[in-house]
Amino acid sequence: MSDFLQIENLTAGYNDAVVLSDLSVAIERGQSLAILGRNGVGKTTLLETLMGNTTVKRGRIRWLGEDITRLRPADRARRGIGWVPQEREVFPSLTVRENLEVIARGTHWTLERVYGLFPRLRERAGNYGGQLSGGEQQMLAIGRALMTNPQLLLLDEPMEGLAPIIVEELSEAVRRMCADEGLTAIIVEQHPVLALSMSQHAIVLERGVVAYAGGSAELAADTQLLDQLLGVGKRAAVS
Ligand SMILES: Nc1ncnc2c1ncn2[C@@H]1O[C@H](COP(=O)(O)OP(=O)(O)OP(=O)(O)O)[C@@H](O)[C@H]1O
Repeated sequence: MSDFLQIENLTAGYNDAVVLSDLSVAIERGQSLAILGRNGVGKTTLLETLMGNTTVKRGRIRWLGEDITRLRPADRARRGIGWVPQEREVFPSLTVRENLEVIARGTHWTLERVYGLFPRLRERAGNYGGQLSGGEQQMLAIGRALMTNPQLLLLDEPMEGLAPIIVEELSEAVRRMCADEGLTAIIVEQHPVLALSMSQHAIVLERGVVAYAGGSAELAADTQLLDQLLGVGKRAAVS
């Protein structure tokens, strides 16, 4: 059994509203997970729950062998869970360099290392966060999360609203980050083929429960199943 991340029989939501019901998933180190599902099924809520921002009614989350179900978000971050929110949240009035430096913790994640992963950020080092394109902001948001030295990175729809060429650049950087730096990612993404190409395992949520769990490559190859689960198989097959 994995001692990296285990979610066991988790029931969680917002105050009295239950969104996730009796959900169990285990992740091994280096085995990134795609979370797929139609709108409103609880994908973001699962990430928020891993980060400690929801109400957990039942079940538990074990991280590196420790029960973190009741830990505050900041303590989870300190233990190596990094969060890249959908809103990106870069400081608009700080430069790219400053955005990275204010969060640096003196780990092996230096400016140079982040620039190595995202050469565009080096070119933009002196530009303010508010002057960046959507794709550059997303790169900076990931770079900021890396500066906290995470072992697990939670990515909430990182490609949303980005041009195809930027999506390609960013998804390649995420793949490289996982392969070369030993990071594990959990990726919520609307485009299943893309999410599956960045992960080893996948779950599909339906109204807060796991409707499918399996290998990403297997699911990507099964257009009939993709269509049945997400209504996208035929479109995915031709795109
Ligand atoms: N802060 C909140 N307070 C109360 N309910 C919420 C909150 N955030 C989300 N919800 C509800 O929880 C349910 C699941 O939402 P969630 O955002 O997790 O779904 P999702 O699968 O990520 O959807 P999408 O793909 O549209 O982003 C929805 O019914 C939503 O209205």
